[in-house]
This record gives sequence, structure tokens and C-alpha cells, in this order.
Amino acid sequence: MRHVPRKRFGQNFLRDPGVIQEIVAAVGPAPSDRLVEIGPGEGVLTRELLQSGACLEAIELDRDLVAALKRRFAGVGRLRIHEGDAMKFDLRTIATGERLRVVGNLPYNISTPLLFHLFDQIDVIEDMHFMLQKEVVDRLCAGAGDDHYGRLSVMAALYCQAQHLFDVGPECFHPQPKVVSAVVRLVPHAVPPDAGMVKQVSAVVVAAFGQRRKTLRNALKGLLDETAMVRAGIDPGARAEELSLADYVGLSRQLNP
Ligand SMILES: C[S@@+](CC[C@H](N)C(=O)[O-])C[C@H]1O[C@@H](n2cnc3c(N)ncnc32)[C@H](O)[C@@H]1O
Repeated sequence: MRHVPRKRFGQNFLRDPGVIQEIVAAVGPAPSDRLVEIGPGEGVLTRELLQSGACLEAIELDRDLVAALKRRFAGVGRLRIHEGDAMKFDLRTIATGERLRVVGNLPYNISTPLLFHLFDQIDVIEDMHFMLQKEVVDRLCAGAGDDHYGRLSVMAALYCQAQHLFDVGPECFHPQPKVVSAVVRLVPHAVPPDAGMVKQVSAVVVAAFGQRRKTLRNALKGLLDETAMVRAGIDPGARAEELSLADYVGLSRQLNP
């Protein structure tokens, strides 16, 4: 019986073979790779990724799809299917030595918290290729002064380099999403940021973009005084969207530990 797409699980299944091939070509899986696919759905990407000979761990929340995947890929020893929530999944439990290459046409309703969950485990990740809402990809790739620049842009830049690869129209999915999608590549920096620094940058970024129309002098009140901002080389009259990642790191160093 054909699966009826569930909106609450963000199910928009890829139907365009050309797009599936483009994603797999962008990932370029090698037989020695350890792949993780988030939300394999009916397995259209899974199937193509497995063609490379790589091992693949798939994490799927929908138990009906898990059952269908187990039937479809019965006997494929290189595939392990985990039934569960990717937001709670600890990649360290499956990262034995080599780092993981994470792939997925992600459920759009949870994409931002899911990205933060993955950033928390960046030390075991080699790279990530995701289909997301184009707007989220634009935010991931935006730099200071760009229209889409915000909290996600700064935090993503702290962990990795983001590259927009290509856009995908709604007609390539079933059911069709209301928005345009895009594929992004995220490559973690060679040295992951330490937890203390992440916490401090996050505190400054949340406060700054929480009141993005205000000057930093006002938005960061209670967190940093003007003297500390000047010490970090930042104009207290500037606004959140004008500051680069380096500026935020500089400001966060002025916080009391
Ligand atoms: C956009 S669909 C993509 C399906 C398939 N990869 C494709 O391209 O056709 C998102 C998939 O993620 C699954 N999903 C939703 N929330 C999830 C979660 N928290 N953890 C793991 N999988 C989830 C959905 O059930 C669905 O299969």
C-alpha cells in the first residue's frame, strides 16, 4: 500500500530523478565513507547513496516508513535503519573512528533546531549535505550586511563553511511544498569551536539579534557595557546585522567567564 504523506513529519518526498542524482553527485560518496541519512522516507536517496558501496546509517521517525524501508532493503548489510528522532540521536554512538558524512532531505518543520543539534556534535562530522527550505539555506550562507543575515548565519559560521549548491522547485516533490528548496554543503572547520566559546558567542548573538533594530548599546544592555564594546573594537552605535563572526567572537571575549 502506498504511504500517505504525513504533514506533521514534514514529509515532502523527492520525485525528480535528476535532482536525486544531483544530490548524490554533490555528496560524491566513496566506498570507505560512513554515511548518515536523516529522514530517508521511502528510500529514494538511500538507494542511490548505497550504490557507492558506502555504509549508511539511516534515522527515520515514521514507524510505517521504517517498516517499509526494512522490507525494501532487506538483506543489505551496509544499511542500518534506526527508528527514532534525529533531534535526539547521538551520532557519537555510531561514530567509531572515521567521521560521519551526514545527508538528508530534511523535514523543514524542524530544520533549524536539527541543525543546532548537529552543530553540537560537529567533532564527529566530516561534512553535511542537506535539502532545506531555500530561505534557510540563504540564512546559512549569509554574511554581515546581507538580507538574510541573522543568528543562524553567525552560529553556523562558527562551526562550518556553508555553500549554496543549487535550488530545487516545488514541482520536484510530492506533495509539493509551498516554498522553493535548496541544497547546501556544510563543511566543519578543521578545529571545532570549544563549548565555552559557543556559549558566550550564542549569548551575545541572541541578545543582539533579539532586538536587531536597536543599536548594540541598547540591545546588549545588561550583558556588555560600552567600554567593553569599544575594547573589542566595536562601535556601540552599530546594529547586529553589521557585525561579522570575528566581531561577535571579539565581543564574547569581553563577557565575564
Ligand atoms: C522531506 S521528507 C524526505 C524523505 C526522503 N528522504 C525523500 O527525499 O523523499 C523528511 C523525512 O524525515 C522524516 N522525519 C521527520 N521528522 C523526523 C525526525 N525528527 N527524525 C528523523 N526523521 C524525521 C520524515 O518522516 C520523512 O521521511
